[in-house]
Amino acid sequence: MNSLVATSRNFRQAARLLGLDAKLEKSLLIPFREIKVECTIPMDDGSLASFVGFRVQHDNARGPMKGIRYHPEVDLDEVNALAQLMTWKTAVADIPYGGAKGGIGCAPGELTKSELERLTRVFTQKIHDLIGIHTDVPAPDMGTNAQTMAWILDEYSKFHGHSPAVVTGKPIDLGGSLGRDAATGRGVVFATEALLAEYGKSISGLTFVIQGFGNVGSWAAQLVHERGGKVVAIGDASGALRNPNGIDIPAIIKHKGAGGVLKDFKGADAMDAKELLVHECDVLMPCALGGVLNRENAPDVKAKYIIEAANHPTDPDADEILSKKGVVILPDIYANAGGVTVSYFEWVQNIQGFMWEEEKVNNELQKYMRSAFKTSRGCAEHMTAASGWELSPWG
Ligand SMILES: NC(=O)C1=CN([C@@H]2O[C@H](COP(=O)(O)OP(=O)(O)OC[C@H]3O[C@@H](n4cnc5c(N)ncnc54)[C@H](O)[C@@H]3O)[C@@H](O)[C@H]2O)C=CC1
Ligand SMILES: O=C(O)CCC(=O)C(=O)O
Repeated sequence: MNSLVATSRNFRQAARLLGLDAKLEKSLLIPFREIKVECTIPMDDGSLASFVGFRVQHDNARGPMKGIRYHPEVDLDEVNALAQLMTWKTAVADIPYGGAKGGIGCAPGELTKSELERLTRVFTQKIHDLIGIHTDVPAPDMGTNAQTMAWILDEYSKFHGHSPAVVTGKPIDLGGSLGRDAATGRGVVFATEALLAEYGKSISGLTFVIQGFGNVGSWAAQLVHERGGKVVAIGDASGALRNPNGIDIPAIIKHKGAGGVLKDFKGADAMDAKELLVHECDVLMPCALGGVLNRENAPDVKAKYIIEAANHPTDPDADEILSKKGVVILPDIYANAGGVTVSYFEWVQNIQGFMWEEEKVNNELQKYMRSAFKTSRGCAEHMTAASGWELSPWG
């Protein structure tokens, strides 16, 4: 299902349950501004290549808009859907931000570092007058990282003067926050703990399957492993691996850190990547692409809990099938909100000209995640009672 159709469908359903005025519902669905720009750069071999970049600013009613994704499937609908999700996410996290998302349709793994730098700088030149410390603050998402943010910051600063708070998720030496790199995965784990506690369970002793081993997936896997969870299967774009006794996550991180590819790791058996999401486990964490759980594979999912660490991994058809099966789904706009929450802490530190210790960042993140869980839980209960649903959104 098209990602924008899916996220809008979810929003409409929530709006109706809340009894939102139809005009307000419409106004909240229409983005504040959509930007589409041509980015032509010289490649290392001297040829020219053209890419399309997008920035969708969805809503700024609660504060500055807030990720930038590099992926071949990036298009206006995808960026729109992700921007919309940011608006709901920053509200759920209760941080003073609105929602935005940017993206460039490109395969970052096929570009050299210097080509990526030129592409990022050209994109920034095209959008610099539409972003800003108090208007729209980009951050890393799929295919982008602290280096990408450093290029945006440098290019932006050529036009507007040194402005560290214009991007978050940047390198520590340039004003980045301690703890931001791990924040989304750490937030996912805090969210998982909050959910499991409702069922009298904890991470220790449960089995986990994780799709995606980039920023979010690798940190989530590491923190689950540290807490005694057993990661029995894991996958990324290269393939998937399983080990019923639990995969040695620190060893796989070391293997990848030394330039290895996940599928070549020797401490686990190769498996069909299509089987990953339906592999036997207690907790499934999709940490990669959107729409991976759909009407084709949802009936075969064995997990009891799904933690939406990726943005919109479950399409509405799958949501319905999984809920009917009694699977508990922790939604993306809460589960992965740890990243933007620590982005907010970074922005606050930049504006104050002050740096927090990592312990403070992690403690504050835990407080925000716990508080958002409590509020969302209350809201879900209220809506369940009001709607007369037989199944609570919590299973
Ligand atoms: N980086 C952040 O702070 C946040 C990221 N997210 C979401 O989390 C998800 C992952 O983001 P990051 O970890 O930052 O991206 P990343 O670029 O660091 O890693 C992406 C991972 O997904 C894997 N992947 C790509 N295509 C795949 C496929 N077809 N099958 C299996 N795996 C595949 C890649 O191999 C890689 O391991 C995305 O949905 C993103 O929107 C959400 C909130 C914040
Ligand atoms: O850190 C941020 O501002 C944005 C993180 C992000 O891309 C997301 O939550 O989807």
